[in-house]
Amino acid sequence: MTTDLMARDTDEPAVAFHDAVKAFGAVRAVDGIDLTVRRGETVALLGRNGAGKSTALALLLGLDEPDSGAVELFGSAPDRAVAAGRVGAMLQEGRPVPRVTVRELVAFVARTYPAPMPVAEALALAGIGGLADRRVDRLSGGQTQRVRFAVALVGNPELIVLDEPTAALDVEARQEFWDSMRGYARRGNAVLFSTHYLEEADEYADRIAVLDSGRVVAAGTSEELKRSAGGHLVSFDLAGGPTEWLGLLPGVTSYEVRGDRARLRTGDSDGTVRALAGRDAVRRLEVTPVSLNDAFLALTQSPLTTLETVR
Ligand SMILES: Nc1ncnc2c1ncn2[C@@H]1O[C@H](COP(=O)(O)OP(=O)(O)OP(=O)(O)O)[C@@H](O)[C@H]1O
Repeated sequence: MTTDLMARDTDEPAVAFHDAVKAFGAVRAVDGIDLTVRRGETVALLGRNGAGKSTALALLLGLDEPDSGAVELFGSAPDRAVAAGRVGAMLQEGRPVPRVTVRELVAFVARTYPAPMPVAEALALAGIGGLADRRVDRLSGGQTQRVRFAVALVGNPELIVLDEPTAALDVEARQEFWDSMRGYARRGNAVLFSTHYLEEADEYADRIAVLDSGRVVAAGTSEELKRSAGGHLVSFDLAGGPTEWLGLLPGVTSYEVRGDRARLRTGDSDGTVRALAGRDAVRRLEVTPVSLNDAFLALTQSPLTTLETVR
């Protein structure tokens, strides 16, 4: 107990993965992850289906053990931090318990924690104060998700871990959910959430870790990710000309040709445009900053053809 209290005063990060590996047979679901989440920080784990997000979160919560490397919460083993009530989690599974009310369910969970917050406060933070007397098995998907959020919050954790918390929510419910989450983060708590949604990572995380095939392929603010994926897209009409030279232009890191339109990803848009002008290849020229979507696609080695989705 004394050690736990002391740990609260140190600068240990909330979450630390040290070269963590977890394989299922031949699949290295988590393949050497190094990642830190500081106290008070909100971090998104962004990746496609099967990137390893859920496995990483399972290691983090002590639900599974790494084959090698280590995962620490507040400087100690995950199960210790979980048992001390310092971590709240909202995972993908979980059906509502039949018949009990929202208040009864959250109060029940509160009693399992050493220092819970008042039930009314957890309900208010999760934005469901008005649903306290409703049965949990008679709520909409969005309301159920918020009940699960209240359950994760009521232990008054310093870190909350959310595995795709807004999957299956409509746009409005998603917005409301994140407003609640921000209220919790503003109290100085750490949040780690996984998501497929670039916009969500961009809007709600202080930092984003992009996961691909079990590895963190990039981590930083959304601005840093955009920069690291090559600053701009330059597009123009080829007018039937050849294409071999496109990849040789200054700054160009990749390109694609669709129909008669060439799209170049470049880290030096001025240099690229000057070179194009020198070749008189500026028909319908457009220069746009790389979106987070482009950055994500570049980082996860998606085929260049998917650049077509870019506006
Ligand atoms: N218990 C398991 N047994 C075998 N393979 C597993 C197991 N759990 C995960 N995997 C495999 O590990 C890889 C990573 O899965 P994981 O669920 O961590 O990805 P994810 O990024 O969370 O995906 P999603 O976004 O679809 O939830 C996948 O190839 C998956 O099939």
